[in-house]
Amino acid sequence: MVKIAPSILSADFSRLAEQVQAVERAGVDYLHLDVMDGHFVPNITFGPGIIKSLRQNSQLPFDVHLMIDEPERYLESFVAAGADLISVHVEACRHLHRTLETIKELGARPAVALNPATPLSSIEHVLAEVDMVLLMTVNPGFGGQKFIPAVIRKIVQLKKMLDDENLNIDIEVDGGINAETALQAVRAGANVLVAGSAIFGANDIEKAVRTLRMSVNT
Ligand SMILES: O=C(CO)[C@H](O)[C@H](O)COP(=O)(O)O
Ligand SMILES: [Fe+2]
Repeated sequence: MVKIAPSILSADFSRLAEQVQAVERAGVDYLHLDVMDGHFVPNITFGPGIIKSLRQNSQLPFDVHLMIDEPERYLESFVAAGADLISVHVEACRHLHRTLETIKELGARPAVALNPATPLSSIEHVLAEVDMVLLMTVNPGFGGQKFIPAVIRKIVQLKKMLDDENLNIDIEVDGGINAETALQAVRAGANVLVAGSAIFGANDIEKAVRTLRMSVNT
């Protein structure tokens, strides 16, 4: 079953709780929260404070995507704020294995994220430690970018790597996901779809979630 994780990056931040409740009513699986620090990526978004406030307004599992340098410095704050799943970028961690262990010790589910240019060989040594691999399908930093088709091959390769090792790990794709690219990603082996602009950029949020779900159930 494919899971849908709306990214609030394209939501109306003045009506955040209301918009989160709309995706929750539409039956999504996760809420995807993009944390950016202006160092690892050129953009700055929000931190644990906003996540803590949203936690009071939503029952959804929080899928926190940390696009920050040295994420290990902030893991405790994000878990305390209500993160259920935490993705750290392999490019941002000096000691990736240790960082993933810390996420587990703090009681959250660990995931590792890769930029489009980063090879799968960089995460081979941690596959047994994670619940999910997040493959960026755009260069991280902004919502509303175009899906990079070359990542499809990487999704296929990752799925094969996991199957060969008998590892039952989710493959999440993030960036430029819409009804068309979602189907390509799912056919390649992805089973968690992040969508920001395709959901929060739509006039009818609940209809946009239904459209995305139907596009991969054909
Ligand atoms: O991590 C991200 C950007 O770095 C976002 O999750 C992603 O871009 C979602 O937005 P959209 O669906 O509009 O591409
Ligand atoms: Fe993201």
